[in-house]
Amino acid sequence: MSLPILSYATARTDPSAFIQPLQHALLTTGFFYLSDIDTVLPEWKSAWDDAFSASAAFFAQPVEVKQEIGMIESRHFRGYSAYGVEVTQGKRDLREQIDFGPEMGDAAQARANDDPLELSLYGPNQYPASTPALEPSIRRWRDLSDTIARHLVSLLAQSLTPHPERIVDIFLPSSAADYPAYSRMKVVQYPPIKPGEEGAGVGSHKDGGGITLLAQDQTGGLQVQTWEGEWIGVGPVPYALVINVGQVIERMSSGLYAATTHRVLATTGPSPRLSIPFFYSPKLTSTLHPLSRTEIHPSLLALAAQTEGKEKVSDVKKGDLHEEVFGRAAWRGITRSHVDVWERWYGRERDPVGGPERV
Ligand SMILES: O=C(O)CCC(=O)C(=O)O
Ligand SMILES: [Fe+2]
Repeated sequence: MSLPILSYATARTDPSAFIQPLQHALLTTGFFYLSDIDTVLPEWKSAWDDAFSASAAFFAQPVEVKQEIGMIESRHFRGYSAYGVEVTQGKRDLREQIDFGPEMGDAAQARANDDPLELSLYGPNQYPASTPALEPSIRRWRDLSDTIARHLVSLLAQSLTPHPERIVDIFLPSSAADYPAYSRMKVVQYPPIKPGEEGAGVGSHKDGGGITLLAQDQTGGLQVQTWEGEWIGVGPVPYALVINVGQVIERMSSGLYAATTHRVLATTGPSPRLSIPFFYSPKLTSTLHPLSRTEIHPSLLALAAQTEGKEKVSDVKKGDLHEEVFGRAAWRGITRSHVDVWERWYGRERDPVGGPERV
Protein backbone atom coordinates (compact mmCIF):
# COMPACT_ATOMS: atom_id res chain seq x y z
CA MET A 1 0.00 0.00 0.00
CA SER A 2 1.32 3.45 -0.82
CA LEU A 3 -0.04 6.87 0.02
CA PRO A 4 -2.00 8.94 -2.51
CA ILE A 5 -0.30 11.88 -4.22
CA LEU A 6 -2.45 15.00 -4.55
CA SER A 7 -1.41 17.96 -6.68
CA TYR A 8 -1.26 21.42 -5.17
CA ALA A 9 -1.66 22.84 -8.69
CA THR A 10 -5.08 21.16 -8.85
CA ALA A 11 -5.98 22.53 -5.43
CA ARG A 12 -5.36 26.02 -6.81
CA THR A 13 -6.81 25.74 -10.32
CA ASP A 14 -9.68 23.29 -9.84
CA PRO A 15 -10.57 22.94 -6.15
CA SER A 16 -13.60 20.76 -6.81
CA ALA A 17 -11.35 18.18 -8.53
CA PHE A 18 -9.10 18.18 -5.45
CA ILE A 19 -11.83 17.61 -2.91
CA GLN A 20 -12.88 14.10 -3.90
CA PRO A 21 -9.37 12.54 -3.66
CA LEU A 22 -8.87 14.54 -0.46
CA GLN A 23 -11.96 12.95 1.10
CA HIS A 24 -10.77 9.54 0.00
CA ALA A 25 -7.26 10.03 1.46
CA LEU A 26 -8.62 11.31 4.76
CA LEU A 27 -11.14 8.50 5.11
CA THR A 28 -8.65 5.74 4.31
CA THR A 29 -5.22 6.53 5.83
CA GLY A 30 -5.27 10.17 6.93
CA PHE A 31 -1.96 10.76 5.13
CA PHE A 32 -1.09 11.92 1.60
CA TYR A 33 1.70 13.56 -0.40
CA LEU A 34 1.22 17.06 -1.77
CA SER A 35 3.16 17.54 -5.03
CA ASP A 36 3.62 20.34 -7.60
CA ILE A 37 3.98 23.02 -4.93
CA ASP A 38 6.55 24.94 -6.95
CA THR A 39 4.11 25.39 -9.83
CA VAL A 40 1.99 27.52 -7.49
CA LEU A 41 4.73 28.97 -5.27
CA PRO A 42 7.78 29.49 -7.54
CA GLU A 43 10.16 30.05 -4.61
CA TRP A 44 9.28 26.68 -3.05
CA LYS A 45 12.37 24.69 -4.07
CA SER A 46 14.83 27.39 -3.04
CA ALA A 47 13.01 27.84 0.28
CA TRP A 48 13.25 24.07 0.80
CA ASP A 49 16.97 23.93 -0.06
CA ASP A 50 17.76 26.92 2.18
CA ALA A 51 15.82 25.56 5.17
CA PHE A 52 17.50 22.14 4.94
CA SER A 53 21.00 23.50 4.42
CA ALA A 54 20.74 26.03 7.27
CA SER A 55 19.36 23.31 9.57
CA ALA A 56 22.17 20.91 8.64
CA ALA A 57 24.75 23.63 9.33
CA PHE A 58 23.24 24.27 12.76
CA PHE A 59 23.13 20.60 13.77
CA ALA A 60 26.72 19.98 12.57
CA GLN A 61 28.04 22.13 15.46
CA PRO A 62 29.15 20.90 18.89
CA VAL A 63 26.30 20.48 21.38
CA GLU A 64 27.63 23.31 23.61
CA VAL A 65 27.18 25.76 20.73
CA LYS A 66 23.66 24.47 20.02
CA GLN A 67 22.77 24.89 23.71
CA GLU A 68 23.18 28.65 23.13
CA ILE A 69 19.44 28.52 22.28
CA GLY A 70 18.48 25.69 24.68
CA MET A 71 14.73 25.26 25.21
CA ILE A 72 15.39 24.95 28.93
CA GLU A 73 15.98 28.75 28.93
CA SER A 74 12.51 29.43 27.47
CA ARG A 75 9.36 29.37 29.55
CA HIS A 76 7.54 29.36 26.19
CA PHE A 77 9.00 25.98 25.15
CA ARG A 78 10.98 27.42 22.21
CA GLY A 79 14.50 26.48 21.21
CA TYR A 80 16.92 23.56 21.02
CA SER A 81 16.44 20.15 22.64
CA ALA A 82 19.51 17.90 22.60
CA TYR A 83 19.57 14.28 21.45
CA GLY A 84 17.52 12.00 23.71
CA VAL A 85 15.90 14.79 25.75
CA GLU A 86 12.38 14.82 24.28
CA VAL A 87 9.97 12.12 25.47
CA THR A 88 7.15 10.34 23.56
CA GLN A 89 4.95 7.75 25.29
CA GLY A 90 7.36 7.78 28.23
CA LYS A 91 10.44 6.95 26.10
CA ARG A 92 13.35 9.14 25.00
CA ASP A 93 13.33 10.02 21.30
CA LEU A 94 16.59 9.50 19.41
CA ARG A 95 16.62 12.92 17.79
CA GLU A 96 17.52 16.57 18.40
CA GLN A 97 15.53 19.60 17.28
CA ILE A 98 14.70 23.29 17.43
CA ASP A 99 11.09 24.29 18.17
CA PHE A 100 9.61 27.53 16.83
CA GLY A 101 6.15 29.08 17.18
CA PRO A 102 4.26 32.26 16.35
CA GLU A 103 6.50 35.21 17.15
CA MET A 104 5.17 37.37 19.99
CA GLY A 105 7.11 40.17 21.64
CA ASP A 106 7.43 40.82 25.35
CA ALA A 107 4.44 43.17 25.52
CA ALA A 108 2.07 40.72 23.86
CA GLN A 109 3.18 37.82 26.01
CA ALA A 110 2.71 39.65 29.34
CA ARG A 111 -0.05 37.76 31.13
CA ALA A 112 -2.38 38.67 33.93
CA ASN A 113 -2.25 36.41 36.99
CA ASP A 114 -5.63 34.89 36.30
CA ASP A 115 -4.90 34.07 32.61
CA PRO A 116 -4.85 30.34 31.90
CA LEU A 117 -1.33 28.92 32.16
CA GLU A 118 -1.33 27.70 28.57
CA LEU A 119 -1.19 31.28 27.26
CA SER A 120 2.47 31.16 28.37
CA LEU A 121 3.02 29.17 25.18
CA TYR A 122 2.83 32.44 23.25
CA GLY A 123 6.19 34.20 23.29
CA PRO A 124 9.41 34.87 21.39
CA ASN A 125 11.47 32.33 19.44
CA GLN A 126 15.18 31.73 19.87
CA TYR A 127 17.40 31.88 16.79
CA PRO A 128 21.07 30.89 16.79
CA ALA A 129 23.69 33.62 16.32
CA SER A 130 26.04 30.79 15.30
CA THR A 131 23.98 30.07 12.12
CA PRO A 132 22.60 33.41 10.90
CA ALA A 133 21.08 31.82 7.77
CA LEU A 134 18.62 29.85 9.88
CA GLU A 135 16.35 32.70 11.00
CA PRO A 136 15.39 34.05 7.56
CA SER A 137 14.92 30.54 6.19
CA ILE A 138 12.60 29.62 9.08
CA ARG A 139 10.59 32.82 8.72
CA ARG A 140 10.17 32.15 5.01
CA TRP A 141 9.25 28.51 5.67
CA ARG A 142 6.61 29.55 8.19
CA ASP A 143 5.03 31.99 5.73
CA LEU A 144 4.91 29.50 2.87
CA SER A 145 3.67 26.65 5.09
CA ASP A 146 1.01 28.87 6.60
CA THR A 147 -0.27 29.80 3.13
CA ILE A 148 -0.45 26.17 2.04
CA ALA A 149 -1.98 24.94 5.29
CA ARG A 150 -4.63 27.63 5.38
CA HIS A 151 -5.66 26.73 1.88
CA LEU A 152 -5.71 22.99 2.60
CA VAL A 153 -7.78 23.45 5.76
CA SER A 154 -10.28 25.52 3.84
CA LEU A 155 -10.63 22.71 1.26
CA LEU A 156 -10.74 20.08 4.00
CA ALA A 157 -13.51 22.04 5.75
CA GLN A 158 -15.47 22.34 2.50
CA SER A 159 -15.08 18.61 1.95
CA LEU A 160 -16.58 17.95 5.37
CA THR A 161 -19.41 20.36 5.93
CA PRO A 162 -21.66 22.99 4.35
CA HIS A 163 -20.48 25.21 7.25
CA PRO A 164 -16.71 25.36 6.59
CA GLU A 165 -16.36 28.43 8.81
CA ARG A 166 -16.96 26.14 11.82
CA ILE A 167 -13.48 24.72 11.13
CA VAL A 168 -11.69 27.60 9.41
CA ASP A 169 -12.49 30.18 12.10
CA ILE A 170 -10.76 28.35 14.97
CA PHE A 171 -7.44 29.05 13.21
CA LEU A 172 -7.95 32.73 12.42
CA PRO A 173 -7.82 35.80 14.68
CA SER A 174 -11.22 37.50 14.67
CA SER A 175 -9.71 40.99 15.13
CA ALA A 176 -6.32 42.69 15.30
CA ALA A 177 -6.43 42.32 19.10
CA ASP A 178 -7.12 38.56 18.99
CA TYR A 179 -4.48 35.85 19.47
CA PRO A 180 -2.80 34.31 16.39
CA ALA A 181 -2.95 30.67 15.33
CA TYR A 182 -0.63 28.59 17.51
CA SER A 183 1.21 26.87 14.65
CA ARG A 184 4.47 25.35 15.84
CA MET A 185 7.23 24.02 13.63
CA LYS A 186 10.53 22.28 14.17
CA VAL A 187 13.71 21.42 12.41
CA VAL A 188 14.74 17.93 13.41
CA GLN A 189 17.87 15.82 13.05
CA TYR A 190 17.94 12.05 13.61
CA PRO A 191 21.65 11.15 13.91
CA PRO A 192 22.74 7.58 13.13
CA ILE A 193 22.39 5.49 16.28
CA LYS A 194 25.45 3.90 17.89
CA PRO A 195 25.92 0.12 17.94
CA GLY A 196 23.85 -1.39 20.74
CA GLU A 197 21.61 1.67 21.08
CA GLU A 198 17.89 0.93 20.98
CA GLY A 199 14.75 3.01 20.53
CA ALA A 200 12.87 5.06 17.96
CA GLY A 201 13.66 8.36 16.24
CA VAL A 202 10.28 9.40 17.55
CA GLY A 203 7.86 6.98 19.18
CA SER A 204 4.28 6.26 18.05
CA HIS A 205 2.06 9.31 18.36
CA LYS A 206 -0.77 11.29 16.79
CA ASP A 207 -0.08 14.95 16.09
CA GLY A 208 -1.97 17.29 18.39
CA GLY A 209 -2.74 20.20 16.04
CA GLY A 210 -4.93 20.77 12.99
CA ILE A 211 -2.93 19.46 10.04
CA THR A 212 0.79 18.72 9.71
CA LEU A 213 2.94 19.62 6.69
CA LEU A 214 6.11 17.56 6.79
CA ALA A 215 9.21 18.02 4.64
CA GLN A 216 11.73 15.19 4.82
CA ASP A 217 15.12 14.61 3.23
CA GLN A 218 16.03 11.55 1.17
CA THR A 219 16.87 9.22 4.10
CA GLY A 220 13.49 7.61 4.94
CA GLY A 221 12.33 6.13 8.26
CA LEU A 222 8.84 7.65 8.69
CA GLN A 223 6.09 5.05 9.10
CA VAL A 224 2.30 5.32 9.47
CA GLN A 225 0.06 2.81 11.17
CA THR A 226 -2.89 1.77 9.02
CA TRP A 227 -6.27 1.45 10.67
CA GLU A 228 -5.76 -2.31 10.58
CA GLY A 229 -2.63 -1.84 12.72
CA GLU A 230 0.04 -2.52 10.09
CA TRP A 231 3.07 -0.17 9.76
CA ILE A 232 3.90 1.15 6.28
CA GLY A 233 6.83 3.33 5.17
CA VAL A 234 6.35 6.89 3.90
CA GLY A 235 9.28 7.16 1.52
CA PRO A 236 10.85 10.46 0.48
CA VAL A 237 9.46 12.29 -2.59
CA PRO A 238 11.67 15.27 -3.50
CA TYR A 239 10.07 18.67 -2.77
CA ALA A 240 6.71 17.08 -1.89
CA LEU A 241 5.12 17.57 1.51
CA VAL A 242 3.65 14.76 3.55
CA ILE A 243 0.30 15.92 4.95
CA ASN A 244 -1.58 14.40 7.84
CA VAL A 245 -4.48 15.21 10.09
CA GLY A 246 -3.98 15.99 13.78
CA GLN A 247 -6.26 15.53 16.75
CA VAL A 248 -7.96 18.92 16.35
CA ILE A 249 -9.42 17.90 12.99
CA GLU A 250 -10.15 14.43 14.38
CA ARG A 251 -12.18 16.05 17.16
CA MET A 252 -13.87 18.71 15.01
CA SER A 253 -14.92 16.08 12.44
CA SER A 254 -16.34 13.81 15.17
CA GLY A 255 -13.73 11.20 14.31
CA LEU A 256 -14.56 11.04 10.60
CA TYR A 257 -11.14 12.40 9.60
CA ALA A 258 -9.13 10.50 12.18
CA ALA A 259 -5.58 11.44 13.20
CA THR A 260 -3.23 8.72 12.03
CA THR A 261 -0.63 7.19 14.30
CA HIS A 262 2.94 7.47 13.03
CA ARG A 263 6.56 7.12 14.17
CA VAL A 264 10.11 7.46 12.86
CA LEU A 265 12.53 4.56 13.07
CA ALA A 266 15.99 5.23 14.46
CA THR A 267 18.45 6.19 11.73
CA THR A 268 20.86 3.34 11.15
CA GLY A 269 23.25 5.44 9.09
CA PRO A 270 25.53 6.39 7.59
CA SER A 271 24.14 9.97 7.47
CA PRO A 272 21.71 11.77 9.76
CA ARG A 273 18.11 12.24 8.68
CA LEU A 274 16.61 15.74 8.60
CA SER A 275 12.94 16.71 8.62
CA ILE A 276 10.89 19.88 9.03
CA PRO A 277 7.35 19.42 10.39
CA PHE A 278 4.94 22.37 10.48
CA PHE A 279 1.87 21.92 12.69
CA TYR A 280 -0.93 24.24 11.56
CA SER A 281 -2.98 24.73 14.70
CA PRO A 282 -5.83 26.82 16.15
CA LYS A 283 -5.54 29.80 18.47
CA LEU A 284 -4.83 28.61 22.01
CA THR A 285 -8.10 30.24 23.07
CA SER A 286 -10.28 28.43 20.50
CA THR A 287 -13.08 26.20 21.75
CA LEU A 288 -13.36 22.97 19.79
CA HIS A 289 -17.04 22.06 19.42
CA PRO A 290 -17.19 18.95 17.24
CA LEU A 291 -19.48 19.06 14.20
CA SER A 292 -22.70 17.19 14.81
CA ARG A 293 -23.67 14.61 12.22
CA THR A 294 -26.32 16.96 10.85
CA GLU A 295 -23.56 19.48 10.06
CA ILE A 296 -21.62 16.97 7.93
CA HIS A 297 -22.28 16.40 4.19
CA PRO A 298 -24.67 13.42 3.91
CA SER A 299 -22.62 12.19 0.92
CA LEU A 300 -19.49 12.05 3.11
CA LEU A 301 -21.33 10.17 5.84
CA ALA A 302 -22.43 7.67 3.20
CA LEU A 303 -18.82 7.22 2.02
CA ALA A 304 -17.60 6.84 5.59
CA ALA A 305 -20.29 4.26 6.36
CA GLN A 306 -18.23 1.81 4.32
CA THR A 307 -15.47 1.85 6.96
CA GLU A 308 -17.40 2.88 10.06
CA GLY A 309 -18.14 0.32 12.71
CA LYS A 310 -14.65 -1.13 12.46
CA GLU A 311 -12.54 -0.10 15.46
CA LYS A 312 -9.37 1.69 14.28
CA VAL A 313 -6.21 0.05 15.59
CA SER A 314 -3.62 2.40 17.13
CA ASP A 315 -0.64 2.27 19.48
CA VAL A 316 -1.92 5.57 20.93
CA LYS A 317 -4.78 5.67 23.42
CA LYS A 318 -8.14 6.93 22.17
CA GLY A 319 -8.96 10.59 22.80
CA ASP A 320 -5.27 11.20 23.69
CA LEU A 321 -5.19 15.01 23.29
CA HIS A 322 -8.88 15.88 22.98
CA GLU A 323 -9.77 18.95 25.03
CA GLU A 324 -12.56 21.46 24.70
CA VAL A 325 -10.15 24.40 24.61
CA PHE A 326 -7.22 23.89 22.24
CA GLY A 327 -4.72 25.54 24.60
CA ARG A 328 -5.29 22.79 27.17
CA ALA A 329 -4.40 20.12 24.62
CA ALA A 330 -1.36 22.08 23.44
CA TRP A 331 -0.21 22.50 27.03
CA ARG A 332 -0.54 18.83 27.92
CA GLY A 333 1.20 17.83 24.68
CA ILE A 334 4.25 20.06 25.01
CA THR A 335 4.73 19.70 28.77
CA ARG A 336 4.70 15.90 28.69
CA SER A 337 7.26 15.94 25.85
CA HIS A 338 9.56 18.45 27.60
CA VAL A 339 9.26 17.59 31.28
CA ASP A 340 12.62 19.23 32.07
CA VAL A 341 11.40 22.63 30.82
CA TRP A 342 8.07 22.21 32.61
CA GLU A 343 9.82 21.36 35.88
CA ARG A 344 12.14 24.32 35.64
CA TRP A 345 9.44 26.94 34.96
CA TYR A 346 6.20 25.45 36.31
CA GLY A 347 6.13 22.12 38.18
CA ARG A 348 3.29 20.33 39.93
CA GLU A 349 2.74 23.00 42.55
CA ARG A 350 1.79 25.61 39.97
CA ASP A 351 0.31 23.22 37.42
CA PRO A 352 -2.02 20.34 38.23
CA VAL A 353 -2.65 19.58 34.52
CA GLY A 354 0.63 19.37 32.57
CA GLY A 355 3.91 17.50 32.96
CA PRO A 356 4.58 13.78 32.79
CA GLU A 357 1.59 11.62 31.94
CA ARG A 358 1.14 8.00 32.86
CA VAL A 359 1.40 5.88 29.70
O1 LIG B 1 10.41 13.54 11.28
C1 LIG B 1 9.39 13.05 10.81
O2 LIG B 1 9.36 12.49 9.72
C2 LIG B 1 8.10 13.08 11.58
C3 LIG B 1 8.20 13.82 12.86
C4 LIG B 1 6.91 13.78 13.61
O3 LIG B 1 6.06 12.97 13.38
C5 LIG B 1 6.65 14.81 14.65
O4 LIG B 1 7.59 15.51 15.05
O5 LIG B 1 5.47 14.94 15.06
FE1 LIG C 1 4.19 13.60 14.18
